[in-house]
Amino acid sequence: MKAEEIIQCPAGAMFRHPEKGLVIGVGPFEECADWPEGRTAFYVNDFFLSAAKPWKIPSEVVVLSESCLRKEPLPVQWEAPSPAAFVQVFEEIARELKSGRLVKTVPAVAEKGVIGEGHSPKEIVLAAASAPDYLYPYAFWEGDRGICGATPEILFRQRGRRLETMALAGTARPEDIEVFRDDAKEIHEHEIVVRALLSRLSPHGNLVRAPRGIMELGSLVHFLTPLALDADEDLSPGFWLNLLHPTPALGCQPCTPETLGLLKQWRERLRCPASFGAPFGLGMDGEVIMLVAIRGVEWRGNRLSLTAGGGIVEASSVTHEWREFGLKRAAIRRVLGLA
Ligand SMILES: C=C(O[C@@H]1C=C(C(=O)O)C=C[C@H]1O)C(=O)O
Repeated sequence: MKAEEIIQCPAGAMFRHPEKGLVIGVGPFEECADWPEGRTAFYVNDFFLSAAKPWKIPSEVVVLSESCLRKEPLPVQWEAPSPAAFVQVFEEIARELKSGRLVKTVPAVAEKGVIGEGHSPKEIVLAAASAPDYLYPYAFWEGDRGICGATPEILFRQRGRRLETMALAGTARPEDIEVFRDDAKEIHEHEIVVRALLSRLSPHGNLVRAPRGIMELGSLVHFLTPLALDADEDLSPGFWLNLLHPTPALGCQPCTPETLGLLKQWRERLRCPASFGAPFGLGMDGEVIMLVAIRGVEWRGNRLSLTAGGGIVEASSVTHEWREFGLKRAAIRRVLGLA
């Protein structure tokens, strides 16, 4: 199979494994509720984990070592998102933060677009597959719907009792890196995520936290803290997923049915699709890598949603956040070759 042929499949999945190469699943898929250990399968769900059978076993698996470049940018007619809707949601969030009911939440704004005549959204899959090495490209499509992106964030990587995860939160432009390093508000935002991971994982084994570092992504930089757990027991990927998702990098702190309900409402008002920030995974050869599905698009027919969000804490400013969301959307357009 040639890279270009991937997108001819009516249903398919793509995951660029950091060591194995580009893993392509050709549909139709058999679906199941639990990780089908021993088979290669993709995990596809929405942010609120509403799929009953999120594991998708492809009829055929192809691993490609070549990268598949698509050189021409895909023409898209974009419709700018509404600043007024964002300002209103931000004010409501600010009230919750001030009252102390909420410490952090992560709204996300979608920009809508229509793909130019004669093009298919599946062309985005080829561009994503050739994203820079520090990103994890992913995609899943069935019929006229699909998702595709290239994320820097993993929810966890698990083999047996060994689990690796990360806190990735706090954002700046590369030209501001020296100030960012000591920015108390960004560090605070980041450490909320680190603390949540520490408290959720430490009851389950020996947990080691690496020092906070910086992940450089070309047009954006983030704080990154890697964590590794040697678990006391053999627990399933489903267990780790329910424990970790959503971390406060994409969800909220505290994370309760009430705060998640508020987040759901805010996301919907900002036209954010349910797939944004969901876990997206690959289970292969006894190992599971679960990504955080951000830095991507969702499509239905020729209509695209391109979504980006960011953490809001009490010290956040509406102008600064609006600009950060815009920078993230621009980074997505660049990586996915969207004009
Ligand atoms: C929400 C997004 O990114 C997440 C939020 C970040 C932040 O608040 O600084 C940084 C990285 C991601 O964990 C996104 O890219 O849309």
